[in-house]
Amino acid sequence: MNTASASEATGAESLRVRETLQALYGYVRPHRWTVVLGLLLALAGAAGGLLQPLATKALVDRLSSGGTIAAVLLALTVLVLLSTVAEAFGAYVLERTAESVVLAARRSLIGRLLRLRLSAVDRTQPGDLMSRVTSDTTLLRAVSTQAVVNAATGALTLIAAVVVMAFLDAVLLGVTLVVVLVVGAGAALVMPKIGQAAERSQAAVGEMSTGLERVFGAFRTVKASGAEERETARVEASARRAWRHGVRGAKWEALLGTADNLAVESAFLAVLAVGGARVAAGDIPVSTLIAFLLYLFYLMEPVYKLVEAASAYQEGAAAISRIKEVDRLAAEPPATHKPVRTEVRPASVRFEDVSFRYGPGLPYIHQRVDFEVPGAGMTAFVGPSGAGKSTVFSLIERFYETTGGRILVDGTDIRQWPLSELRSVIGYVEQDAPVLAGTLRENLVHSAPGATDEEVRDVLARTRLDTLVDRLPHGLDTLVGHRGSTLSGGERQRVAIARAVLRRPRLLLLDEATSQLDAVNELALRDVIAETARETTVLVVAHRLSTVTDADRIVVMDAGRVRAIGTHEELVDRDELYAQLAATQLLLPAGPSGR
Ligand SMILES: Nc1ncnc2c1ncn2[C@@H]1O[C@H](COP(=O)(O)OP(=O)(O)OP(=O)(O)O)[C@@H](O)[C@H]1O
Repeated sequence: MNTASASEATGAESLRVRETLQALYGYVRPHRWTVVLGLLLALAGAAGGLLQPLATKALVDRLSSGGTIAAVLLALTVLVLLSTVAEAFGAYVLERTAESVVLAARRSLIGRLLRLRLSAVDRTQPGDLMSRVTSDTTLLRAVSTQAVVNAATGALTLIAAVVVMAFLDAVLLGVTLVVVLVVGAGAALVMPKIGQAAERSQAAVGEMSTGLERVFGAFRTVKASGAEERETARVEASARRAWRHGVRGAKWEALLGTADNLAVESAFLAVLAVGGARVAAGDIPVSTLIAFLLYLFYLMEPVYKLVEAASAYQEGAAAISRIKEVDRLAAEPPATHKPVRTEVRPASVRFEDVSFRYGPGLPYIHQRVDFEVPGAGMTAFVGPSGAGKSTVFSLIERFYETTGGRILVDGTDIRQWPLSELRSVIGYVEQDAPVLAGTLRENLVHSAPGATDEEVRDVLARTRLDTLVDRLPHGLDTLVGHRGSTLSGGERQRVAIARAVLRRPRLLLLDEATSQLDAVNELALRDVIAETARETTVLVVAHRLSTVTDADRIVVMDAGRVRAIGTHEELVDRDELYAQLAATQLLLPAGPSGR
């Protein structure tokens, strides 16, 4: 490594250390007084330990001078008891605080994850994001409290022991310090390797979650493709990588533990040799040597604590860096208040020269898209696949920000709307009509938590879900499985539409929502949508002729541009692409069940 890159690396490293310590302080700050209490209790325990060799020295001195030892023995027993109780209570206080730190980190991560912008989520793996909440946060447990206390008590007791040892015999202290410095140097070399192994191991755990999420996201396809073994091998490879890095970390930790023991034991031999010679020469009494040796063994504890703290810090730093990565992902601002609906009129929508691309360097999906939709009525968007129709909806919902131009809802730029208020006026049915795990009722009232039973019953009848509910073993309280897997495709679509309608939106966005419906249900839903369009602005990405013939206006899109706007009759005559689409694609029902 050349000098420049070495200094760069050191700079990055120290920046990372500062950031990590800042983040760590952020986690510990709300619990600082509890940590201080834990620290004081640990110090009380350590002080008890520190006094024990002195009491032993007094005991030996008394014995050699022929005095009684009962009082010293009693004092020693009380000291042992008190320091044990203080240590045990201190440990409980710290463990409890550690759990609170993990909870706080999880709560903040969960809140953050749900506010992430879609553009950020598009570039990450949900499984990996999940593992940061479930797995990485647990590593904060040790570093946030026990390591802080270990570092503080370790350093303080180390200093206290060194002072007392200096007072006992400076020469023997010199011998000891050489050994302690050797341990320190060895530890400093090994520490980053533990951190590195921990970070790689956590990344592999993230990959494992990503792999599993990928499989369960397309479970039937994986089985139908006979891909179980390949997918198992993929996830197993991540599990093995996590194991490999975990073992590597354990190896360094074990080495550190042994080096630390070995060093103190060699110091013991060195002190015994030098101290023995000094006792023989009459420089120090034998009780001083005994006390010094006891302190030497006592020193093992603070050294061990410092090593433990440093190794917990390395693991914690790896977790903190992964948790902080989530903070760097773009997120939407938190809602400042619950949206209150004062306006009930159907919303108007206007696109003014809107350009958009999903990311820098990616192709433009919208190029100067311009159209106006007055309040109420149904507007259909048609065009070849990939023309940018669904993207219109994503932009209205502000899932993504426009690259140029502006979008107005009710005449106001959507960037001026508080986000939660904007979304509260919109009902949105996605292309694949997702249904969430839970009961049917939970799914229906998901976007309208305040809906009454009466309203739910009404929407069930309108979307023809009432017969399904009657058939289900627990009616509305029947569980629908992961992603609604126990419902049929058409039922899922009807649930998604019912959910959006129940919200009583001022603007309803339907993305090919009827593609899997049979003729009877489609007819019923056409009525629901037509009825909704009387009091709501309905925008629909249409793939069926019936939808476009019902529409008040049709926007024909092609390659990110608006080609033409008009009614079915007007466009059939006027627009070649539309005429072609109407004659081919739109004439055919899009869903397999309708064919
Ligand atoms: N999150 C995304 N990141 C990058 N590109 C995207 C993303 N979503 C969509 N695209 C691209 O944007 C283009 C337009 O997609 P869009 O879903 O708006 O098309 P569409 O007209 O609704 O098509 P279809 O009728 O097939 O649903 C497509 O080429 C697609 O590959």
